[in-house]
Amino acid sequence: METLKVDLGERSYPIFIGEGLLGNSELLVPYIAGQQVMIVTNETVAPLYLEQLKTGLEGFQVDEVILPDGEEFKNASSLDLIYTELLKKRHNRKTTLIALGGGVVGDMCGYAAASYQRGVDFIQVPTTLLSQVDSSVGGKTGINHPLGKNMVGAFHQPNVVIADTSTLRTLPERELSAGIAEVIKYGLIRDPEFLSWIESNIENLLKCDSEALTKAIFESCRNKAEIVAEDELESGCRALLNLGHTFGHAIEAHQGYGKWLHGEAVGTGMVMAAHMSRELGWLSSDEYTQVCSLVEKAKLPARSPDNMTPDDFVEYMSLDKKNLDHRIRLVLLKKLGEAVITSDYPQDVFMNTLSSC
Ligand SMILES: NC(=O)c1ccc[n+]([C@@H]2O[C@H](COP(=O)([O-])OP(=O)(O)OC[C@H]3O[C@@H](n4cnc5c(N)ncnc54)[C@H](O)[C@@H]3O)[C@@H](O)[C@H]2O)c1
Ligand SMILES: O=C(O)C(=O)C[C@@H](O)[C@H](O)[C@H](O)COP(=O)(O)O
Ligand SMILES: [Zn+2]
Repeated sequence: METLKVDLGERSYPIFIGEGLLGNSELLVPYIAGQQVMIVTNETVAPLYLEQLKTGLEGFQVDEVILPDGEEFKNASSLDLIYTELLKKRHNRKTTLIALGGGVVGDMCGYAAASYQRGVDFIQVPTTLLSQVDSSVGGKTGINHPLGKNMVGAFHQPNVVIADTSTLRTLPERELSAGIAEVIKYGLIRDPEFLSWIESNIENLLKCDSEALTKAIFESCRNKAEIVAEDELESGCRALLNLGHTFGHAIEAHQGYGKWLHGEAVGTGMVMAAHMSRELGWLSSDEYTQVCSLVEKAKLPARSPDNMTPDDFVEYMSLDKKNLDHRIRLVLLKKLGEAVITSDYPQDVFMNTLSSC
């Protein structure tokens, strides 16, 4: 088992990464303060892993809420199902919520924990590659709004993250690729050495090679933990984790949540960011092609949806949370392995990218 730490002073927490961690009470119990636990999961993950998780929770009052599966259910109605179950089972302020599932479950469970009785503890048990490399770490929680992704939420850090890599064996191939998008992101924004490793190991990742996956999860979480420790509330460098997301979130919302997976939209978004970086003279044509080729090798879409116009993009992007003074702020690439956030670019370059990609 590998261990990392998210260093946030008194609110620091560990990330455990390894095979067969689910149901290991030694990793769970020290992070549960009271006697009550509410497991939040969904109808796909529950039959696979709920019983295994429960074996690590003997002696606690363990309740569960099983949500419908899908990005289209990352909304206030699902949140309400969690609150209702917590109230029905008389959960008090000492309760601990446990998110068992992918990023959708994790984001909603985290937000329920941030808001239930003004804030209770929670634990992340991520079961998708995307959630193990990204969403379970860092405390961004929330739900979608029809007009924009993750528009309602809170920063609320978990007590511990337990990433059991054996759960990835049941993950559909399309979801594995979606997770690889966020792995590529870390290489592109701040870790050229990791980027080269990803390029050499993309086939191993796609065939679910356990050593390659563990390395990808460890390096991704290490990068994310460093950024979160430096800028927990996104007043500076944390925004770089949004590479590809300003374009990608527009795609997800415009297409209807769930049609494009988050990681797929981020894959295309990173190509769009790389295209614009080339147009600004920051990336060479070869480097732009390198980004496109990696995204394609990861079996991710590299072109935006045919039914989406530049104006559609602008409409959704103008609501992005990073924007300041009505200017769309974008994460772009100064070079491969170094990103910047900027709203200082010529409008025609931006519009050209929206119409060319
Ligand atoms: N909070 C953050 O920092 C952060 C970071 C990145 C993404 N996100 C959010 O995460 C969400 C995407 O997460 P995701 O990609 O995990 O999607 P997801 O949660 O929808 O999970 C993908 C699919 O895999 C299924 N599944 C989960 N674990 C499985 C397993 N082990 N075996 C088989 N099937 C399994 C799920 O039921 C679902 O159908 C988006 O809403 C995105 O906005 C949040
Ligand atoms: O943790 C972060 O910070 C990220 O931006 C990680 C992203 O991969 C993730 O998709 C996040 O949910 C996006 O956040 P948002 O604030 O742009 O909604
Ligand atoms: Zn993301």
